[in-house]
Amino acid sequence: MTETHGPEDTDVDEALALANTAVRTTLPQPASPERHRATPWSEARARSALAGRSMPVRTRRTPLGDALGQILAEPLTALTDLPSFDTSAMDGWVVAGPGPWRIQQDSILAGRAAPGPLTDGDAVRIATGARIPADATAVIRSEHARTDEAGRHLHARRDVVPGQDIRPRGQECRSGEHLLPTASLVTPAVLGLAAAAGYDTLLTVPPPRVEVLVLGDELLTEGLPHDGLIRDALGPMIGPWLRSLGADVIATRRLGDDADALLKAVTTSDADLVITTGGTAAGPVDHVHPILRKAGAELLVDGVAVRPGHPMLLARLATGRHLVGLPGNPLAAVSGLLTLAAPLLRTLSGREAPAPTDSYAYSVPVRDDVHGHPHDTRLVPVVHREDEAVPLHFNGPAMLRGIAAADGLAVVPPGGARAGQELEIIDLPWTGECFT
Ligand SMILES: Nc1nc2c(c(=O)[nH]1)N[C@H]1C(S)=C(S)[C@@H](COP(=O)(O)OP(=O)(O)OC[C@H]3O[C@@H](n4cnc5c(N)ncnc54)[C@H](O)[C@@H]3O)O[C@H]1N2
Ligand code: MOO
Repeated sequence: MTETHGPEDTDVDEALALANTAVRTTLPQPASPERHRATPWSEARARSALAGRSMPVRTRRTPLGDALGQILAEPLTALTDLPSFDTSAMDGWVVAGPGPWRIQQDSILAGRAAPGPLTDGDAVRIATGARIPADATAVIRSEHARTDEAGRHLHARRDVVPGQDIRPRGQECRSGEHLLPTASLVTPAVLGLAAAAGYDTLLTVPPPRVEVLVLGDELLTEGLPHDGLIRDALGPMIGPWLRSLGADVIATRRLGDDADALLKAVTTSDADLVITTGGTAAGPVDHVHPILRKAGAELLVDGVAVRPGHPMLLARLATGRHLVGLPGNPLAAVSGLLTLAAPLLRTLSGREAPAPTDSYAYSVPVRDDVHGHPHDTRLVPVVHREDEAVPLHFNGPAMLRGIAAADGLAVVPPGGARAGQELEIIDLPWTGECFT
């Protein structure tokens, strides 16, 4: 684990982490047009969430078995009373009037047709979940009753309160009652409630369809790096990460640095959201900006005041669909994913936009001092230890070693943070989960 590194490693690591921004941030620089364009980090997330609201929400009838993780497109309203009949809460005896009671030989089981009414002074064996006969007074649990030696009469071992251990029809809800609001996440519990309340299908917002385009001629899909070629770290990572954010990833395609192929892929994609990786900067083969211009796209966010990941962008394509351009440096791509793609996916999938103080973020004191960028927000991988967030090393833009050991990202304000300072934490979506 990275916590075992000594203090000198921290310095080396931080130096490496900041190496590609150091010149820009420590020397006086002429005001660059890029700096003026960079959107503050919180505003970038808000704009991205808002962009998802601009699309008409698609809805569909989804069988219960397929609805997990989707969002309700209408309120969940009870289609029946729950329970739908007076029911026994315990295994025992259902009795009418005061005891002792004459034992009737039949029993009432769950799932059977309505039993006949009970006569005053009678007791009948009853199972949990079985219908209560008309004119019954109470249910007595088996352990609270005894029969006489002949097995003809039933005696209560303790006082019997009228209505005891009977769940009256409609105790949980009446038919037509509002159970959950629109935009609720369909969890396993919601599936159970929907089934109990009479649903076979749910009107849901299906997960947004996302296509990932991985750019770069230098990328290998297998084996060891050689001759200046490196392994593609984003192809295997971005799709699964998007899925854990609720997306339906329809394809991950590798396009090299071919501008024509990129233009064609972007303009013909029928995905709700196209994600590109790499090519966002102004290098000779950075084609994202030029092809967006050619495609008549509108840039909603063009650079964000966050490190790593500041060249990230969000565009609305001529079709009204969206494109998020993630920078090629792998941790910068993660930063773009969480800053621009996550809020957009949230609203595209029918959820509420996160509040300015984010509902999926919270604050925790940071264990150590954390370097900050002079003007920009920094996202730093952390791991929770007791009640603190421990900042991890190897958090440079091109590194994944820190984030792979992390369970969250701390939001470090411009200027940095002191040990003990509370920092907003963005949880990683799989924290506490396994992938089986
Ligand atoms: N003159 C400037 N150069 C750069 C600036 C700048 O402001 N001025 N910003 C730097 C920053 S910060 C970043 S981040 C990158 C963003 O670059 P691009 O989005 O254009 O990405 P590429 O140039 O294609 O790649 C950058 C880097 O990442 C590696 N990469 C790309 N894709 C992958 C992948 N799928 N798996 C693993 N590694 C990948 C690529 O080989 C490069 O090393 O621009 C800086 N430059
Ligand atoms: O600093 Mo860049 O934004 O490497 O990520």
